[in-house]
This record gives sequence, C-alpha cells and structure tokens, in this order.
Amino acid sequence: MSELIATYLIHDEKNPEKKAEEIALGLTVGSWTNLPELEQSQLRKHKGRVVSIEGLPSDNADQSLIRIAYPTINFSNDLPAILTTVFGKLSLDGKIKLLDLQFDNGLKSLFPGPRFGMDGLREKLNVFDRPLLMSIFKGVLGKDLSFLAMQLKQQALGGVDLVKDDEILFENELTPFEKRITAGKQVLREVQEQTGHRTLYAVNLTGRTSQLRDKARKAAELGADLLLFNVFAYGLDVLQELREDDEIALPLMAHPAVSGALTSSREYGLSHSLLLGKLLRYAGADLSLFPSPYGTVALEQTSALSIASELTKEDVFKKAFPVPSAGIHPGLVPLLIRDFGNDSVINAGGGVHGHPDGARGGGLAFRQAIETNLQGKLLVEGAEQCPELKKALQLWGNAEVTS
Ligand SMILES: CSCCC(=O)C(=O)COP(=O)(O)O
Ligand SMILES: [Mg+2]
Repeated sequence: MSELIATYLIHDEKNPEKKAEEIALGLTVGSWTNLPELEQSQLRKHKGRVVSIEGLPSDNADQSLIRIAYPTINFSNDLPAILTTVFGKLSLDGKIKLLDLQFDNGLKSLFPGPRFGMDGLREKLNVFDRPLLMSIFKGVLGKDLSFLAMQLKQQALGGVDLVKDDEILFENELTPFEKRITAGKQVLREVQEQTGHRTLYAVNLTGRTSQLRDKARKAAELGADLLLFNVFAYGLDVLQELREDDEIALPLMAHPAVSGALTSSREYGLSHSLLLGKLLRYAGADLSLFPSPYGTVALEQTSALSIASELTKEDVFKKAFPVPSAGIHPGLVPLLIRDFGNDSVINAGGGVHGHPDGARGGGLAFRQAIETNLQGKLLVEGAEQCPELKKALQLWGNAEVTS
C-alpha cells in the first residue's frame, strides 16, 4: 500500500503513544469518540499507521518525534489535500510541529519539480564556476520607469547575474508589470551589447489569484526572463499551477514573504526545510529565497543549511538554487560560500545600492569578493587591488575568519 510518512515533533505530551494513535485514527477514519459504524475493511485501507515514537534526549525530556504513515488513497494528488490530511486540524491542536514529509516514488512522480533548475539557469547565463550574484531593486515605490531603468542599468553594469523586483512592488501606475518587462529587456540588451555581460530580470507576478495565469502568460509573450512569486501569500498549489503551464514556461523564484508565520516557532508550524526546501522544490520553484544565518533577518545556521540541502540533494527532481538573503554585504561572501558553496545565489539589496559608488560599485564589490574568495585569498588581500571591495569592507566590515 502506498503511504506518505509525516514526522512530527510534539511537546509537553505525557502520553505520546496515545497521542500518536489518536492522530493516526483521528486524521483518517476516526474522530474524538468511538464510531460504531467503522468497518474493519475501512480501517485496513484508510487508517493511519503509527510508524515510530521516539523520546528525545533528557534535556528535551518532554519532546517526542512521532512518525505516522497515511495511506495515499485517502487524498487526491495535490498539496492542498496532502497538507490538510497530515496537518490540517492537527496544526491547531497543541504544541505540534510538522518536520518532514516522506513521499514515496509513486507520489513524487505526480509533482513537477523545477522546470529549469540550477543547471538550466546556469545555461541561460553561461555561468558555471561560481555562485550567481543577484541584486534587488530598492527604493522604487513612487518612482517611475525611467528611475527603474536607471537603477537596473547600474546593477547590470556592476556585473550582477540576476536582478529581482522587491517583493513589495505590486501593480501600480508608475511602473506597470508589462512595461517593467519591456523596459527592463531593453536596458539589459543595451548593457549586454556594451559589456558582453548577461543579466536576467525577475519581475514580480502579483495581483488576484484568478489573474495570475494570464499575467504570467503575457509576461512570457513579452519575453520576461523569470517570475518572482510571493508563494506563501498565495499557496504552494498556485506555484505548481504556474510551473505546470507550458504557455508560461519561465523560471520561478519563490520569495519567503509570510512564511515566517508558518515556520519560526520551535513548537508550532512547519519546519524550514520542509516548507522552504522540499515542498517548494516539489511544487516547481527554480530558486528559493530564505534568510541567511548572517544578515539582518537571520535564520539559525542549521535551519538555513537544511533548506539548502533539501533544494540541492539528489532526487528525481532538478535541483533548485538556494538564495540565502537579507542584509547581505560583500564582507559576508566568504561565510556564504563556505556554507552554501558554489551552487547558490548571493543576493543583496541594500548591500548593492548602499555602496559609496552606487549600485554599479556595489555589484563590482560583490563580484570582486566572490572572485577573491574563489582564488583562495582573503578579502583584505583582494581589496588591495579592488577599490570597490575596499570601500565596501570599510563601510560594512569583513566577517571573514582569518585565523
Ligand atoms: C528574507 S529573504 C528576502 C530578501 C529580500 O527580499 C530583500 O529585499 C533583502 O533586501 P536587503 O536590502 O536586506 O538585501
Ligand atoms: Mg525584499
């Protein structure tokens, strides 16, 4: 029988065995009270199965890990049905956190995974031997297209590989979605003609859910490079719909906005690795943004690494790019490369635009930091030859461990 196995962390539960059995029955064929009409055949086919119950070490005395297998016959093949089964009502029922979901191969085969993935994006950019560099439009609310074009040009001249809209840039009269795409393409074409460097632009796909498919198709028609998507404000299934539409067929960049409400608690919600790693990858994100362990909105290192691991480990799906973000500046590059390796995207807004030489200088400083690190040199050594990097380190510091 095909099963989906859910791993939960439960707290303050005096009798985890009883709780596990209640979940296995209550989320499948049972209820809080006896149901005299339940048939044995129904129980055999549909009841959840307690796989294991594990007490955690003594300093976590009142925590247990429980694993429950759910027959896949109980739900339709979509994430809303799966999440409602394994963590619907249960998410409201005391201190319980969903840590992981183990899909068997049959169930996995019903999900798309990234359309392009890491390799596909690298091919588009023709960059294979270093982390990618992304910057973010900043301070553009209330500004018009000419301002956006100017900012985009400076970022591209700084040598960034990707530029994304900020997630808070929505449909507006000054910089409407379609015009951002066409103006952005023109700027990036000109920069490529001038410098030979290719930069791709991720435009923020926003608006009512019912409009998204048409908007995304229009974006593809206009030649958009990528779509940025606030997936957790909409839902994972909406992302999957976008991924599966062959008339869209654009790389999808998942922004973590709103996800903190679901992941941040140690006792409630879903684990970072499951939501921002595994489920985003299964649903089709090509890139997943999340807070790095070092910036302004820091995530614990183990959580950040667990997300990256889910996005990049060998699986039937293409790999998705981890994008550790928020408060990133060039002095953090060695730590980011140490932790996330070459197969990641270094992403910065303020750390590019706040550079004393502007966004071009900020982009150059990041590229110099990456280059210096990959040459096995300290940033302070690289800074001797690179004025932009030197200014960035003077302004924001250098987190590199030198001993
Ligand atoms: C919390 S990850 C999202 C990163 C992001 O969207 C952003 O705007 C970061 O900007 P910053 O100026 O902190 O690099
Ligand atoms: Mg942002």
